[in-house]
Amino acid sequence: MTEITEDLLKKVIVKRKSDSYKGKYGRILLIGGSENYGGAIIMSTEGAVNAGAGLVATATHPMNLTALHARLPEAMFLDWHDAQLADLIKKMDVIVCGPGLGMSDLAKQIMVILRRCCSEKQTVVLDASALDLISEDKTLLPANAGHLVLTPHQMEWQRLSQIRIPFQTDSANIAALNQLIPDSNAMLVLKSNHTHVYDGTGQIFVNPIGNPGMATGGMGDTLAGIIGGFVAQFGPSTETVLAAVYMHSLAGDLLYQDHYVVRPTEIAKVLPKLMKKYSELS
Ligand SMILES: NC(=O)C1=CN([C@@H]2O[C@H](COP(=O)(O)OP(=O)(O)OC[C@H]3O[C@@H](n4cnc5c(N)ncnc54)[C@H](O)[C@@H]3O)[C@@H](O)[C@H]2O)[C@@H](O)CC1
Ligand SMILES: Nc1ncnc2c1ncn2[C@@H]1O[C@H](COP(=O)(O)OP(=O)(O)O)[C@@H](O)[C@H]1O
Ligand SMILES: [Mg+2]
Repeated sequence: MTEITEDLLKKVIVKRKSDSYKGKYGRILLIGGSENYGGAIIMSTEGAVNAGAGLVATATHPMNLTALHARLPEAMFLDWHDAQLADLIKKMDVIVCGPGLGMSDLAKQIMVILRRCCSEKQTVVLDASALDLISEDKTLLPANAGHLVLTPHQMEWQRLSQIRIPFQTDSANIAALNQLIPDSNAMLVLKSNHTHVYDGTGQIFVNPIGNPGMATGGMGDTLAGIIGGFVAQFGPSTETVLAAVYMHSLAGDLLYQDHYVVRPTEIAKVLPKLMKKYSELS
C-alpha cells in the first residue's frame, strides 16, 4: 500500500502555458441535482470550476437554474429533460454523474443515456445516486467509458459490492472491483476518514490526511467535481485522481486549523490559491 504525498501535487499541477485557451483544460459535464438535492450538483460544479476545468456544463433539474447561476455563472446549464443531453454527453472529455441525482425513473433514464453515449475517449466519474442506481441494476454501468472513477462512501460501496462495511478489506475490495468491472480501466475511490484508492491493476493507495471537520454533507459531492476538474485538465491518469483526493483533504486540513466545521464550499473556495502554490513548485 502506498501513501499519497504532497509531492504528487507538485508533479500533477503544472504551470499553465501562455499560449493556451479554455479548450486545453478540458470540457466537463456534471449531471445531478433533483428537486431535493440541488445543492449537491451545485457543490460538485463549484469543485470542477474552481479546480480549473476549461469548460463546465451542468445538466440538472430546471428548478436549480437560478441557484446554479447565482453562484456559478461560469457553468453552462442544460435542463436534464432536454433531448440535447445525449449530444452534450458525446462532446465532453469528462462526465461526473450522480451527486443529488436521486433514484427516480428519470434518473435511471439518464443513466441509460450516459451508458449509450459515452465512449472510450472519455472519463466518467460516478458518485452517490449513480452508484446506488447501478447497485440496483448493474446494466446501468457506463462500461464503454475509457476510464471510470467510482467514488462511493462505505455505505454506497456496501450496496454496490455486497461487502458489509466491517468486511471491506483491501483484498475483498479489489476482488469486488474486478468482478464489477473486469477491465483495468476503473478506479475505486473508497471514501472514509482515510480514503483508499484502488487503481484496477491491484495497486492500493491511502490518503493519510483529512479531518473530522470534513464530515459535512456535500463534502463528497465537492470531491467528485474536483476529481472531474483535475482529470479534465491534467488527463485521466491514476496520479491525477490521487492528486485530486489529496488536494481535497489538504484544503480541508488548512481550514480545520482554525474552523471547527469545514464547509465543502469553503474547500472549493481555497482551491485556486492552493493550486497556484503547487504549480510554482512543479
Ligand atoms: N446538499 C445536498 O443536496 C446534498 C445531497 N446529497 C445527496 O444525497 C443523496 C444521498 O446520499 P447520502 O450519502 O446522504 O445517503 P446514503 O444513504 O447513500 O448514505 C448515508 C448512510 O450511509 C452511512 N454511512 C456509513 N459509512 C459511511 C461513510 N463512510 N460515509 C458516509 N456515510 C456512511 C450513514 O450512516 C448513512 O446511514 C446523494 O444523491 C447525494 O449526492 C448528499 O451529498 C448531502 C448533501
Ligand atoms: N472524519 C473524516 N476524516 C477525513 N475525511 C472525512 C471524514 N469524514 C468525511 N470525510 C471526507 O468527506 C467526504 C464525504 O463524502 P460523502 O459521504 O460522499 O459526502 P456527501 O455525499 O455528503 O457529499 C469524503 O471525501 C471523505 O473522505
Ligand atoms: Mg456522497
